[in-house]
Amino acid sequence: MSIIADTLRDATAALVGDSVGAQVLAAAAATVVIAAAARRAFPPSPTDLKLPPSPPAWPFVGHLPLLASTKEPDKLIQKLAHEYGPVFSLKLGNVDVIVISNQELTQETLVKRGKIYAGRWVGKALAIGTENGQDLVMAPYGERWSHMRKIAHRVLTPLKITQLDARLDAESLRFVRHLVSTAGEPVEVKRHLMLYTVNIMLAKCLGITYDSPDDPALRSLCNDMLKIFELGGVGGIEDYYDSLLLNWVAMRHKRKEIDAVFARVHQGLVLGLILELKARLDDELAHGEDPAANRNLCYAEELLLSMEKDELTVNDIKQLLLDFLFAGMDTSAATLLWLHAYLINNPEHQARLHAEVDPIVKTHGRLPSLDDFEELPYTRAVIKEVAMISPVAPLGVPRQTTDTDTLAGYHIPARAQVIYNFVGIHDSVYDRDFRPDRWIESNNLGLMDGIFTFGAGRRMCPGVHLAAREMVLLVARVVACVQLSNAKGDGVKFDMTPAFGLTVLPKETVLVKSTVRGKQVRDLVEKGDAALARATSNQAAAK
Ligand code: HEM
Repeated sequence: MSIIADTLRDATAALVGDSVGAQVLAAAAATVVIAAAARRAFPPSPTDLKLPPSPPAWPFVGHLPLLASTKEPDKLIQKLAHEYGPVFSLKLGNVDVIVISNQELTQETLVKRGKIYAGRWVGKALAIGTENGQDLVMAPYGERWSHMRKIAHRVLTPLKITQLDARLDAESLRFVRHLVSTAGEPVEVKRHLMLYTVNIMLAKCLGITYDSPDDPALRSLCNDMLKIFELGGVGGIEDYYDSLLLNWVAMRHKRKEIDAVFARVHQGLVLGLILELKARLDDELAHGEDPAANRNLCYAEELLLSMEKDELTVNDIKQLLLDFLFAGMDTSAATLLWLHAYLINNPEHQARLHAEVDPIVKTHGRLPSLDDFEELPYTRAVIKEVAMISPVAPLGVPRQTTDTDTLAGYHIPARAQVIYNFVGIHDSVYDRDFRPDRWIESNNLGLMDGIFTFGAGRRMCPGVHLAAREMVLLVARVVACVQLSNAKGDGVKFDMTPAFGLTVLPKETVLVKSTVRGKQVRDLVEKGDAALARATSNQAAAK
């Protein structure tokens, strides 16, 4: 639901006509009157449990017009949570939607009764891209999901993730090198943060990277991925009614676009690269060579080598890697973007970060690295605070109930869509002051504990360790090398109003100006170019 607003607006307009006007209002009013009379005539038995409270609904379309009336569904959900409490329900066409907005009920449902809430709600358009949930993110809860999840865990364990450190090293260096070389000039950091996270995911998944955010192939890939989110992540009218006709009408245009992206990205780039890697591995094995002895294998290669033992097909590998690419690019980049804006608006936090990293540079004569991870508590606390206060996917990835349940005295139907309102959940535990020290005081620096930005329970984000490492390294290096300020002028604050989208970003474009923090770091960045060259040659060897 985090991403359904636009389509709902169009869909509702199509359904009820351009003006949601007098006729619909009259029908709604009549329905309310009839329902009230029916309630008086047939009062519910005291043992009948009701659905959680809900705002007044339209006949037939339920709350679709309510959602369609806003461009900011996350704010609407906040407002409704204030009015209707920590669990409320909506009716979207034929689908029951349950919204949960406090920590207690989140723990209760995702952890204690995890199995009932472990399904995933998938719209019809997204089902095409994932070939009906053949991936991990959108897989229905069950054996296949469990199998894919085990494999994802195996390649994303904290220990395994350290094998990616050389790539993170090179890519973070590429990012700070850009800030240092453009010191004093305005830089739109979002594009460079995307290059950072995309390159990390592409290098590890498929063994390729791009040199510039302006590379046409990279731009086309990012556009295609955004298109998939836009078309597939957004629930459409076809998802809320079981109607073949409606499905056909609504999907006619979407289908063409989805098929085109599917052909370019899924079957073209990703499958194409996997098959190239497979041919190369087969050749090496046929010549008695050990591929792992020659180079760091990427995930595609690792999984191709173990596919028989793991009972995976080439298509399974493709779907899993597409998940990693989709789930791991925009999320980490968006969190880092918020972080830049927070640091610029709060120079006192930037100063504390400088104080944390400067001794590393001075004592060891090098830039901070992932070996320093444990010695960077304030850096980790700032990242966790940003992830808590400004979750980039504030309504998470919708779940679906696998069975009926009773929650807080209400009936929860099976196959209901369940939304977790992360901002409301965090507000039920923490104040909204930007106060990273809270995580140090409570000795709770792990991104998995005490916040819900990465979900919780059985389907919690398995990429959290990778996200933590890529964010810590980038932030430590940025603050070691440059002082960040707003390109519009020193001391000018960014407008931190969130703009709802595929991921929630600051409404204002974050244009950053950097000032290099001395000759030593400038020299280190230049010297560090060797690391970038090494990583690139490693990759070339892998091709
Ligand atoms: C700041 C970065 C990230 C954020 C905020 C984030 C957030 C989330 C959220 C909210 C979910 C849904 C969890 C739930 O239903 O309880 C999720 C699932 C998932 N994420 Fe992430 N994620 C991030 C980075 C990553 C990375 C780097 C990867 C991959 C390497 C990744 C892979 C996945 C996968 C595969 C799932 C589906 C898990 C399942 O359904 O079993 N994520 N993520």
